[in-house]
Amino acid sequence: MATTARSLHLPTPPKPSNPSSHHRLPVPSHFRPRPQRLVRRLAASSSDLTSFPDPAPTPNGVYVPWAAAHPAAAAAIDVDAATEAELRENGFRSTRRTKLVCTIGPTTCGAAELEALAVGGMNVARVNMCHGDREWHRGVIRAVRRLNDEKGFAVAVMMDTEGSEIHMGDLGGAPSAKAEDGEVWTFSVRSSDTSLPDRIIHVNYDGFAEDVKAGDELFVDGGMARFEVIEKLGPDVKCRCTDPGLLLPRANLTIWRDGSVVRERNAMLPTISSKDWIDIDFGIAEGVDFIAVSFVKSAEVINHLKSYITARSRGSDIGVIAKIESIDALKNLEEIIRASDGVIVARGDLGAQIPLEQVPSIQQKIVRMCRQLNKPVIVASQLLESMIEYPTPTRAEVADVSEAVRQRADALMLSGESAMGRYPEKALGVLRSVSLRIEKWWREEKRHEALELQDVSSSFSDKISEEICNSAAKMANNLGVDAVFVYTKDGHMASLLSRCRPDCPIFAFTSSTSVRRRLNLQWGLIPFWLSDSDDMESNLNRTFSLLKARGMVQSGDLVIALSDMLQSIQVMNVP
Ligand SMILES: Nc1ncnc2c1ncn2[C@@H]1O[C@H](COP(=O)(O)OP(=O)(O)O)[C@@H](O)[C@H]1O
Ligand SMILES: C=C(OP(=O)(O)O)C(=O)O
Ligand SMILES: [K+]
Ligand SMILES: [Mg+2]
Repeated sequence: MATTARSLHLPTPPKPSNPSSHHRLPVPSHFRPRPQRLVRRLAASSSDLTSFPDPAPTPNGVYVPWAAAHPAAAAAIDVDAATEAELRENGFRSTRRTKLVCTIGPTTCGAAELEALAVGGMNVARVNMCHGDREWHRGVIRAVRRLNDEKGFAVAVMMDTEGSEIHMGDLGGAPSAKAEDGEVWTFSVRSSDTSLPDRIIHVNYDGFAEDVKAGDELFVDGGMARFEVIEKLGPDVKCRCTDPGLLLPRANLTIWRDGSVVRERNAMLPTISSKDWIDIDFGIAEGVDFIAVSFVKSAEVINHLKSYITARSRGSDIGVIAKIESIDALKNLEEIIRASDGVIVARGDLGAQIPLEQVPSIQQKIVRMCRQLNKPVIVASQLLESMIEYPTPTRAEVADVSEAVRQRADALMLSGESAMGRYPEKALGVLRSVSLRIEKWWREEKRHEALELQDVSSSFSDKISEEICNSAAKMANNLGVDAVFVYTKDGHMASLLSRCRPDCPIFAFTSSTSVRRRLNLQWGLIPFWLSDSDDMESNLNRTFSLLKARGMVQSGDLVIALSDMLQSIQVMNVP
């Protein structure tokens, strides 16, 4: 396994002032865990909770997750192994708030590579159904689950649909093809199972030859290469290369006429194609946490998919993420965001459909709207594009990542950088370090923005939760508390807190493993799994004991604790 990440080498945990007291924490009697509750869950006695020493790094320096070293206590509380290492290394005021999504592809689908990404801070693994076959996707999804089960991570899985986009074929198995200035290439809708002769490209959409006209421009991958249509010959469209570039297998195609995207028959294609529905069934069966829908045009398709998932998978809760990557999506932006469980600013295709210079302001608009409507938002595509080939990003890329972090997007996403690039771990490391630095800068400068959060609640009870969260976040900033603890059944109260973007981290405790994985996508939340209890006092006692035993909180730390069951708020020092 690659062990480049610093967090692999477990730092010495913070030393208690009296080292001998480390194993006998002075827990006041009213905070002592209730044995009858704990005994159900723990093989160890309640007093043992306070005496789990930290695992030593093994001789080769590889970090042994605490949960693996202490399976008994881990049965009561569980946190992502990577987050735990980060918490101990940086202290919890400096944990990373911005979440990281990595697209998995040929360079990262192996168990060791996936583990290296998880150690490096990957919160969500994305598989793109445009590429690879179902067996390959199944292998990746199961490998992530295995990593979670065996190594103590809680990486969520996102499946991204292919959608009805127009794209080129597989280039007959070639890794790429170079189009030179002035060359004439044929784009054909003739089906072909065999490799095509040189300079003939297969197009997946039958209406292609009908949609284009001589004089149209054809953009490959949003402008990585460009052609002009010179003539149509039945199913073949002859084009002259006007901007040379590299053609990659299954590269996306957009047709432009008189300065805007052509929307002819292709606009009638369904958002979710028949192949997508099969992929969605597959995703439901494999238990993915999120399904991202490509080229969403309206809220209707999101609602439809959500009902389908509810009918198909009783009890499971798969988040439906809307990808904003077309002009239609921009027209119906607010209703799409309201209908979805989260959004991707899919700048790759978006930048192929609208003038590039409009992308930054639209990104900011979408990020703000998602925050207002309390939906997690992911900024995606080309964040570190040069790192597909080079070990260092460009300064401009670092500035772009910084801007997304500064906008306080929930998450950043790697595509080619982690799917097929040469430096996936390094790219993730850049996202991690830039996020940490910009978040710290923001706190140091006390850049509390004046963003007025509008009311998002749909019922009076929701309104109470929302007010509690708004007040808790404000109190947390004004009092300089170390953390907000939120006990949440369905994750809603945790997301309302995240929406306030407080200065301190939010520890979210839930007894649902799927809620825990889904909270991974939201800004500033550190999701914990905690065995079930409706009794707040017992929850607090157990949490303090368990977290103290793991060196994750210390006596005297100031916390605000919220519960969605009780709709309560308390301020207290860790005993
Ligand atoms: N499962 C996969 N198998 C092979 N290649 C992949 C896979 N996933 C991603 N890739 C590669 O990574 C690139 C970037 O990924 P992504 O942005 O998700 O796709 P696209 O470029 O099609 O929008 C793809 O163009 C493709 O070359
Ligand atoms: C994230 C995007 O979608 P995909 O990678 O599936 O094209 C995008 O277009 O930016
Ligand atoms: K896709
Ligand atoms: Mg796209």
